[in-house]
Amino acid sequence: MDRIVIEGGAALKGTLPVSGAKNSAIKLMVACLLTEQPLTLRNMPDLADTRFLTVLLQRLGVKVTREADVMILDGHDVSSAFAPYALVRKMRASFNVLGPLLARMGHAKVSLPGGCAIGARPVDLHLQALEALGANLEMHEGYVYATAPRGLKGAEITFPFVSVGATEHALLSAVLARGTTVLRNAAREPEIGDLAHCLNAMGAKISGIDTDTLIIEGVKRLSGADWSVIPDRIEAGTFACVAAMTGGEVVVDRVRVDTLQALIAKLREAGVEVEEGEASVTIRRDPSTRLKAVDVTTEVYPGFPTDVQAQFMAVMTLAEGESVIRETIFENRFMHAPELSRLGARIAVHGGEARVTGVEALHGAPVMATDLRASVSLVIAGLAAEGRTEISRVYHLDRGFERLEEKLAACGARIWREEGDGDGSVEAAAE
Ligand SMILES: CC(=O)N[C@H]1[C@@H](OP(=O)(O)OP(=O)(O)OC[C@H]2O[C@@H](n3ccc(=O)[nH]c3=O)[C@H](O)[C@@H]2O)O[C@H](CO)[C@@H](O)[C@@H]1O
Ligand SMILES: C=C(OP(=O)(O)O)C(=O)O
Repeated sequence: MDRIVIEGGAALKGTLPVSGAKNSAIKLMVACLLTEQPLTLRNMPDLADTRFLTVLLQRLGVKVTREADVMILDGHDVSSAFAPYALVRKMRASFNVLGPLLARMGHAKVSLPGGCAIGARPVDLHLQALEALGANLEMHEGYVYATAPRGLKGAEITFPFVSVGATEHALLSAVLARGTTVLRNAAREPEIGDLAHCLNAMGAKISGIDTDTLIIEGVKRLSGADWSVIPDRIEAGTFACVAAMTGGEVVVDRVRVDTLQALIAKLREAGVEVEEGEASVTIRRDPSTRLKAVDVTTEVYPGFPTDVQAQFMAVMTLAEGESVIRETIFENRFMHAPELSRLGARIAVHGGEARVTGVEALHGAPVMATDLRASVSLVIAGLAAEGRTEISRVYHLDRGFERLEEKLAACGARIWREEGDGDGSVEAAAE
C-alpha cells in the first residue's frame, strides 16, 4: 500500500490549481443513465472515486471514454439494473444510480452504499423520497430491490432535515417522473446547483436552483449535453488551509470564490491574509507569526463545510489559544484527532465537540489516514511539523485529491509518495 512522506517546515510559494469538484463530478456521471445520448463532462477530476464509478457504470452498460479532463458517457446501451455490493460499498454516491435506473428501466437492484466511515449514514431519506415518487421498495441481504412498473410520478416531498445525497437522489429520480415534484428543505450545496443546471442543459425543467425549494416538472426524455464541472471548493479550502498552516504566499487558482466564504471568514479571523480575485484567492501569512485560535461549527451550505473541518482543525493545532470545533453533520468525524495528537497536537474530544489547545510546534511521526478529509488534515499538519511524517492508508486520500503531492511539491513542499506492494488497481480493489 502506498504512503505519503513529508519533510515538514517549508513555507509555500506558488500557485495551487484546483480540479473539478469530486462531489459534483460523481453525481453528474450518474446523470448519463437518464439519456440514450452521450453526456460530455469537462473539467473532470481523475480520482479513485471517478474511476470506481466508471467501473460501475460500465457494468450497467454505459460506454465511458476519457481524454485528459474530458469524459464522455454514452448510456445508449444500458442493459443492467444491478449495482453490486463490491462496487457500491466503495463510495456513497454510487447509490444514486438507484433512482435513475428505476426511471429508465422500471426496476433496479442496488446494494446499500459505503463511503467514508464518519457516522452511521443511513439512506432512509433517499428511500422515503423514492417511495413518495411511487417506487415499491424491498430490502434483502443488504440490497434494495426497487420496482416502478408504470414509471415514477411527481410528488411533494419535505425533507425532515437537510441531506445532500437525498436531495440529489430525489432530483435525479424526479426529472423523468410524470408531473411535478416539489422538494422542500432541499440542500443548497453548490454541487446540487451544478447537477440541476446540467440536467436542465439535458432538457430537464428544474427551477428554484440554489434555494431550499426545488420544483421539477417531469419531462418524457432527456438529451445529451456538454457540461463543465464546477471547481472543487473542498480542495480549494484544503489548499487555503495548507497555506495558512505553512505560511508563505499561495494563489489558490481556478476556484469559485463565492463558495469559499465561510472558510475565508474563519481564516481571516485567525489572522491569515486572504485576497479574493475573480477566480482565485491568494493566501498570505508570515511564517514567523502565530495564528489566533478561532471557534468553528460545521453547518449545511452556506455554513462552514464539514468536509473542511479536519483541515481547519489541523491549522488550529498551532494557533495561539483554545479553539472549539463543533461537528454537527456527522456523529463520528473526529478520527483525525488522535492521529494529529501523534504529531504533538493537544486535542480533547467530547461527543460532537473538539477542544484544540494550540502548541508551539508539531513533530513528525508515523500516522494513519482514517478517511478522506482526515487524511489530508494529516498532510497539512505534516507540512508544518518538524521532521518526517509518514502517512499510511493513503487510498483514502486518493478518493478525493488529484495529484496532491505533485501540486504541493510545485510550491516548495517536501512531499512525495512511496509506492507499496500489491495491485492497487480500481478493478482489483473492487473485487
Ligand atoms: C459524495 C458526497 O457528495 N458526499 C458529501 C455529502 O454526503 P451525504 O450526501 O452522505 O451527506 P448528507 O447531507 O446526506 O448527510 C447529512 C446527515 O444526514 C444523515 N442522513 C442522510 C441521508 C439519509 O437518508 N439519512 C440520514 O440520516 C447523515 O447520516 C448525516 O448525518 O454531503 C456531506 C455533507 O455536506 C459531505 O460531507 C459529503 O462529502
Ligand atoms: C465524506 C466524503 O465523501 P463520501 O460522502 O463519498 O464518503 C467527502 O467527500 O468528504
